[in-house]
Amino acid sequence: MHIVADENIPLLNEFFADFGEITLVEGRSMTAADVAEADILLVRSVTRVDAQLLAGSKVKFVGTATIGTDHIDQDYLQDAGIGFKSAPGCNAQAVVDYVLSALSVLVDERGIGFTDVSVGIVGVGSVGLLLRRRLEEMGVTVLAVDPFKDPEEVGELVTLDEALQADVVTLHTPLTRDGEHPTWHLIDQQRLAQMKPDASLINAGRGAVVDNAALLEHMQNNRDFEAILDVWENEPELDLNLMHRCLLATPHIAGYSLDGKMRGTEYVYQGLCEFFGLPVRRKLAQFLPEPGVKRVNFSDQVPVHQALRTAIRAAYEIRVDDGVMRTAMKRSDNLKATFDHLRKNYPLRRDIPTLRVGVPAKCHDLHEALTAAGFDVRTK
Ligand SMILES: NC(=O)c1ccc[n+]([C@@H]2O[C@H](COP(=O)([O-])OP(=O)(O)OC[C@H]3O[C@@H](n4cnc5c(N)ncnc54)[C@H](O)[C@@H]3O)[C@@H](O)[C@H]2O)c1
Ligand SMILES: O=C(O)[C@H](O)[C@H](O)COP(=O)(O)O
Repeated sequence: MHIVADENIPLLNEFFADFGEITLVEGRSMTAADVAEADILLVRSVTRVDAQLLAGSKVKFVGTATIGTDHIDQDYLQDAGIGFKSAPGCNAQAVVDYVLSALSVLVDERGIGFTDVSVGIVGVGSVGLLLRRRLEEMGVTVLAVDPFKDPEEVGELVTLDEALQADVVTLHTPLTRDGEHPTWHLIDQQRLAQMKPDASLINAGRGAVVDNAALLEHMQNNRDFEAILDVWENEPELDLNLMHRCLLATPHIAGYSLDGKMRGTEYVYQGLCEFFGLPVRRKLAQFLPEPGVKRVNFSDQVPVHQALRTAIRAAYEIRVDDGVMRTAMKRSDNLKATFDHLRKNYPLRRDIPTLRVGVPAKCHDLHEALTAAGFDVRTK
């Protein structure tokens, strides 16, 4: 069989070489000519997969190594009898780590602790629910909203109006344009006006869930309002004025841990095996390397809040990604290419649970707080 794959999918040979020859293609510029002779198409979020790409091709199966599926015309795939698999939850942990790192910066800016803020979570799926569990175990007040979920499964839910009253609102919905509760421009001028004037908005879902022009205008009129954006309306195009006004800005890398990306490949491989009725022979654990940073130790002298933010930032330091993006954009004469270059050349990062943290046996509060945040805590 012939596989055409986005060149940015990791472990392609390790997982898929047994299926046939693999041709690598640049995802964003993939054309119908690239896929015409393919039996299997493997993409990431930057390839629009629809009739225009696939009509007349031999493709029997499409896999996307991503959580998001707004780039896939699933109705077309179904009508055309083409198999499909995405990678639900593959990088949920990485996005949670991103939000925890962002929160650590926000609370530092305000000279307060994690438990002094309330967090509104919009969308309580893989990412939102994991985030909710971590935050609540850390003692943070969560106001969660999800019109499609049952509180018996995801915990107490509030209305969007109520969630928007939180100190920090973080968005984890898919991008949808129709249905009962579409998310396109869910956060618009009116909703921004409902938020506290000194609130913070985090978007690590999809750019167009926020009306970016309205957000910039809102921040120009409310100097204490902060935004942390990983995703941008119309990316890889970017409104530089919006980026400059953001407290933290990153190039759609919230889910880009090595674990998250490789897990995405594994989930698609499993879907492909199922589709062709073949046994699953490969497992991610065969290929994941040892973490670069393996252990952080704390003494009994460190306050819990300080240990938490140190450990979170040892695992993932959002300010580095923010700094790299600002510098690259400042020097760039092609913003779209720079945005994609930053993503393609993203440095190695591991999920929080891969970091072992040593704490003295008598420091029960410290043990509890770090465990709540997801670390592999050991007493020493
Ligand atoms: N920035 C990144 O790198 C990155 C990484 C992973 C995922 N994502 C994005 O984050 C989104 C969420 O990821 P997930 O794994 O949690 O997806 P998910 O499908 O598991 O959960 C999404 C949740 O949003 C809810 N939802 C839908 N419409 C809503 C609305 N109008 N209001 C409130 N809730 C609504 C759904 O009911 C669902 O529970 C993905 O669709 C993807 O687009 C971004
Ligand atoms: O939906 C997802 O899983 C994420 O947004 C993913 O990290 C996007 O990465 P990309 O496919 O653009 O490389």
